[in-house]
Amino acid sequence: MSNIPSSPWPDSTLALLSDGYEFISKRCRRYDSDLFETRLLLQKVICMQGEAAAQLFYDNDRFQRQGAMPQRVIKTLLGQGGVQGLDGEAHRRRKQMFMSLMTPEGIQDIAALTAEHWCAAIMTWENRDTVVFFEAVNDILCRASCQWAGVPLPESHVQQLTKDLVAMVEAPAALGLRHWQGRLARNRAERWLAQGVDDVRARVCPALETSAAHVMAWQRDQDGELLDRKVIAVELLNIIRPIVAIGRFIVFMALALHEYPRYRQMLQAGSEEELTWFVQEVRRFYPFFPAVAAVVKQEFVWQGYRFPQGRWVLLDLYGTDHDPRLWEQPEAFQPERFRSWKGSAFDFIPQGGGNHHQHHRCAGEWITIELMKVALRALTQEMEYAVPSQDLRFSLSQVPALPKSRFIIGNVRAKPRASRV
Ligand code: HEM
Repeated sequence: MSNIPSSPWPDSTLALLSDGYEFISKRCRRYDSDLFETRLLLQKVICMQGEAAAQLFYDNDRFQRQGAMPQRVIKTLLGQGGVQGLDGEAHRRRKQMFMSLMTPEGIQDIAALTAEHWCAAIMTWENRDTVVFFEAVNDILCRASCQWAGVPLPESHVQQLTKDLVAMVEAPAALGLRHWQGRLARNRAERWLAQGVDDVRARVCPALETSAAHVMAWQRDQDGELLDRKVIAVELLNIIRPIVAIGRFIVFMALALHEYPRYRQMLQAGSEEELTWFVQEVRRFYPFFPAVAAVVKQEFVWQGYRFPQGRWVLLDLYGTDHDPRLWEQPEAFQPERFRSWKGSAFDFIPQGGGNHHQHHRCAGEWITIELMKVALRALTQEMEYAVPSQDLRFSLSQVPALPKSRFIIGNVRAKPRASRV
């Protein structure tokens, strides 16, 4: 049995804060190993990266999710009692509820709704000198996600809800005020959605039968009981919040179009395949979630290393998507690389790995790809815009990352329909 390489420091939390997305890969390089052991938040943890590590991490017999998430993540990003913390049969049932929404028709509906909101938004941007693209895209996605999920959203509530959803995503890694704003945002949104669940159940506000609000309001657990209204609020937020979070990838996509303009022409002609490669490369190349967490169920040995029961384990998503053994020139932005990607469930994992139905892999990955394609069509085929001088840098130590200026655009013009390719 070999010893897992371990950090000489008693705790690496400060190093995690400064290295951010590169925390695990830097140390894996340093120890010339796919895994190492350290302490984070004073707790022992094994950090791993790469395709084989991802395959191991998604073995449901060896890892569980219960107890894997720190309270600061539960109280802001995830909420209490949601699908992310479930295991076994409880997870399978709950995940099935999410996946039942991800039908080709369901995905087509949200894509069409979002495209309509893009169209309306572009017209309003024409009347403004500049638009902060991050905020404007979040607004589009918030409206579309609530409409699709069957959650009535009064106009007066759009701005507050959008801000709250962004705050939840920014809070887990934040310190001080920004962290507490995320907790308040979650409490406010959960209260509002739980009230909405009562309305659906009382048929005061009937939701479309295929909508998330309807499906979740009438979902039963293993014992045949309706789900708790607070848990449904958490799960509805597990739909609405991440749809709005796609706005970060869309901002990075606009940045990619700006920094690699040679792709613009190709995308204007826009074959479905080429749009998909571009979207996939944005998801691989730019940072979003750095890692996912689990706990060892029962002691086992892997590649000669002992994983003791109860040990906290982190799988590096960003590092695996930039692993030079898997990706040639991983630090180059090359959408064409997806021409020959074999479609492994464990080498390209910006939204987790494994199987969408059986594992904790992101339930909304297909929606993410479709809504990014809607945005890419809008950016390349439906509008013209200028990118004024601004600070477009982003830092890999800031989680979640975003260009400093949040991407400002100006001189927006809708392309006349006839000139659209
Ligand atoms: C910005 C785009 C998104 C990113 C980067 C992202 C990322 C992730 C990641 C890393 C996980 C955890 C995987 C794991 O634990 O192994 C996850 C899980 C999840 N995501 Fe996403 N996601 C995105 C969009 C979405 C969308 C649009 C939805 C819903 C419409 C969604 C719903 C979920 C749900 C329900 C889970 C929990 C799945 C489970 O525990 O079984 N996500 N996502």
